[in-house]
Amino acid sequence: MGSKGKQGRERGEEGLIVSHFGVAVEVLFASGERRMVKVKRNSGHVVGDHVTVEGEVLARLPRKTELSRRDARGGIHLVAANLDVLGVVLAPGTPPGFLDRAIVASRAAGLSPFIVINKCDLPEARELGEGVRAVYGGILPFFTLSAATGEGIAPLCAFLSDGHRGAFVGTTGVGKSSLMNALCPELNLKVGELSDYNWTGKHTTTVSSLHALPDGGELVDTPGFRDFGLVDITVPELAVRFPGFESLEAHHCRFNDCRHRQEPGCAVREEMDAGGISEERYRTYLVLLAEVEALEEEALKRSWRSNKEKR
Ligand SMILES: Nc1nc2c(ncn2[C@@H]2O[C@H](COP(=O)(O)OP(=O)(O)OP(=O)(O)O)[C@@H](O)[C@H]2O)c(=O)[nH]1
Ligand SMILES: [Zn+2]
Repeated sequence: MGSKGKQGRERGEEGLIVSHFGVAVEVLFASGERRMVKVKRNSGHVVGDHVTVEGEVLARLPRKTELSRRDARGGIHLVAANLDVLGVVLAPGTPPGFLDRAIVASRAAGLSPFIVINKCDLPEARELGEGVRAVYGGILPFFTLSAATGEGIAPLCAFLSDGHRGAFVGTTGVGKSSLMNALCPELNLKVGELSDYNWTGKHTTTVSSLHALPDGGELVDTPGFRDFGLVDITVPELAVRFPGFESLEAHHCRFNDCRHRQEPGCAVREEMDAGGISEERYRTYLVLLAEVEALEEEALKRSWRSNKEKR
């Protein structure tokens, strides 16, 4: 990215958007200086964007990654740019299938996922952790911890301090705010009061922000993201990025769009017969595949209907 700046095409001082307030962003410059710059409400700038600033004019530099979420009406919103890792947070009660979906969505967005089992001060969480570790422990970075007691936080700090910029996803109540608080003490998020906070109509001031961690690394806190989660995954993404299919170096199936069911020359089925992919993982894949197919079909029908209405 530095080389782009040298082309002289972009003038102004280079900085990083560290907070977004809807109508203004806070930019952090290399000098350490921070400055507020006004933006239009839907200017498309997000936290994590590298920009050049000349007076009140912001120019965005190319993004490495984009993380998006889907709102209650199905609209897609960009949440943050240039993250390299995404922590999928689980606790007792997380619905089955969430972890696989989150991993696939994260990989599809170019972010390396890692797993956090929170609430390990509770026996149910330790049990959950053992089960998850047995399947995913060899595939992804894995942390069992308690945001409440601080147990197990240090290894996660060490991981993030290795130059990573990340965010957390997880269903409501798994402890994402608690975890953010445990990792960046400056933050002081209102744990358990967030839906209240939105409900009272303060949502227009919702701020997303990027925090430097005391030991290194950065975390993005995006209140909206907590409630809604990732965008839907697609069948091709699932077929390539399903956790457990890593032993397939590239896509070696005979058909490019192989869904790994009964297609001839399917590398996934061959790998399963050879013992490289467990039958359990494969069965889980088939269940998720059927779900994603059904969702895609529904979406297709909806768009046909709305096209008909328009005509
Ligand atoms: N026992 C235990 N409870 C925890 C832990 N971490 C969080 N909690 C509790 O779990 C509840 C939810 O925590 P939050 O941090 O608000 O969870 P969240 O994922 O941010 O929730 P949303 O904002 O609704 O998405 C709170 O009552 C916390 O006190 C933990 O490590 N152990
Ligand atoms: Zn296949």
